[in-house]
Amino acid sequence: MKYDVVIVGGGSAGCTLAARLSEDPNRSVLLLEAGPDYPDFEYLPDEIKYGYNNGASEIDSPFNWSYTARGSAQQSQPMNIARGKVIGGSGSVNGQVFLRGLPEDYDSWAEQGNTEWSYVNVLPFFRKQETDMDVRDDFHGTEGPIPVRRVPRQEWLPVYEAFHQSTLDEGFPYDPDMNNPETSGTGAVPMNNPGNIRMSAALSYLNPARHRLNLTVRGGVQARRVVFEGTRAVGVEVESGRRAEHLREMGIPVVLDSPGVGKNLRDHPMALVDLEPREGVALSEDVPRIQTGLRYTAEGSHLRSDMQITLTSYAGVGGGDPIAGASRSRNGKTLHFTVILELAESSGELTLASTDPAVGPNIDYRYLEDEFDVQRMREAIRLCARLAEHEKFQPLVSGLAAPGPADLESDEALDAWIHANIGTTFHSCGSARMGPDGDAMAVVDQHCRVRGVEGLRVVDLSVAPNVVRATRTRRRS
Ligand SMILES: Cc1cc2nc3c(=O)[nH]c(=O)nc-3n(C[C@H](O)[C@H](O)[C@H](O)COP(=O)(O)OP(=O)(O)OC[C@H]3O[C@@H](n4cnc5c(N)ncnc54)[C@H](O)[C@@H]3O)c2cc1C
Repeated sequence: MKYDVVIVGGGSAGCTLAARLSEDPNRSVLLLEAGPDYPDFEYLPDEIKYGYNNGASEIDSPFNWSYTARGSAQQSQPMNIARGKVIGGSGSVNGQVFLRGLPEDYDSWAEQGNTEWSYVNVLPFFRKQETDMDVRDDFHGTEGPIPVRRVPRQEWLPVYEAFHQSTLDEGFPYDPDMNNPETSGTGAVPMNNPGNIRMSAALSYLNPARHRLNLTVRGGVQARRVVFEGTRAVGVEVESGRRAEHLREMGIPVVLDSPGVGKNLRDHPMALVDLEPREGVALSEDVPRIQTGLRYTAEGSHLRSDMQITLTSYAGVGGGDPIAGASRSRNGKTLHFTVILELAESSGELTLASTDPAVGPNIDYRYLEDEFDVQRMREAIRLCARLAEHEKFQPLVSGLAAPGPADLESDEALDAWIHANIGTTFHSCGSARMGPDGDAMAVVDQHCRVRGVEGLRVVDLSVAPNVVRATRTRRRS
């Protein structure tokens, strides 16, 4: 079959792209997704449909690629890396925190030669993609496909109220809108899950476009390789259903030597500071597991709002932390601070483990290699320990479950704990970085075209030069 555009991967980016490109009836678009497709909302499995359910990112979920990675050299066990394997991709299994980066993040990409990506250039797209149900101003959209809301303060569970009050009393300002360019301080977290429905790009972008005659969506189809004629991409070879043994290759022919591929792997490293909830304390069951958050600038940091702390609580179905991974659940009842390093100095590398595309890659995050990263995490964890002692938390928690008193005794002990317990918020990016002519490590140009070949683009977060100080779904659409 011939199509004008073939999109490999029906995730957050792929669904959005398919919907936008097929707006032109003269362009035929094929979207291929390795995981299952669910065209009918009625048949969407609960763990994908409902935002408070984290079952889809559990290690043994059929909707999870379940990769492993190395976080730091000091870790004895590999980290579990969830990625969505279903229409909507990771956006169908994620935590629905809907945060933008800071203007400085996008402006720094523009300064690196990607002028189209400055804050003023991306802002119209942020507005276009959302309908913010709470904030009406020049920075927010009112007609976009993704609905965004915050849990109103009167509905916060007592643990979230305690978080908010304790951070205010630590001296952080109230932040009425975490998606405002000036954002800083403590407030309600914007989420794309009104009515508790996880509004992935599959629901918000793809489904309304499915009726188009020029758009074809195929689930359960895994692309095996891009087919080239010389250096021009002309097609995609796929495997449907069971992988055919005879398709195995012993080597991959090199079409282009692009030294930046796989380098510059960026992420938001995080650590969970576990609280011991008292008997009978209300934790999130069928309400958002993240309701309040804090953004602040670390002591002595030149990077504004480079730290984020959210409180997560859960009990009941699909146990797990929506942004820090279901596999962290402890007996299905948990309360913790999720401490996130929003702009790390350290970066890692992604390499192939096999020529077989069905085998996951080697993911080596190399978190905390830069001392500044360790210092900021240490400071944030000590802040959490102080917050836990606040009078509002006293009736709700009996203390910290981890790190323990011995870990907090000295900086050396705490650093060792951080290295051993560092985790991910699943916001990997940067491994096919964009950049201008003359930037040898740039894999794509700022229009996502792969340098050195024709007819091939990478349209996902791997093109971002770095993470932004936010969660990661937000893309230009
Ligand atoms: C557990 C978890 C929690 C998260 N929480 C948040 C959050 O709260 N807020 C937020 O903003 N972000 C969050 N994120 C991150 C966010 O969801 C991702 O950054 C975003 O979805 C990535 O979009 P993408 O299109 O680049 O990739 P994906 O959405 O992962 O899409 C890639 C798609 O490609 C498919 N695919 C891969 N290989 C092939 C192949 N060879 N052939 C065919 N199809 C293929 C995959 O199955 C997948 O559907 C979270 C992520 C995870 C995993």
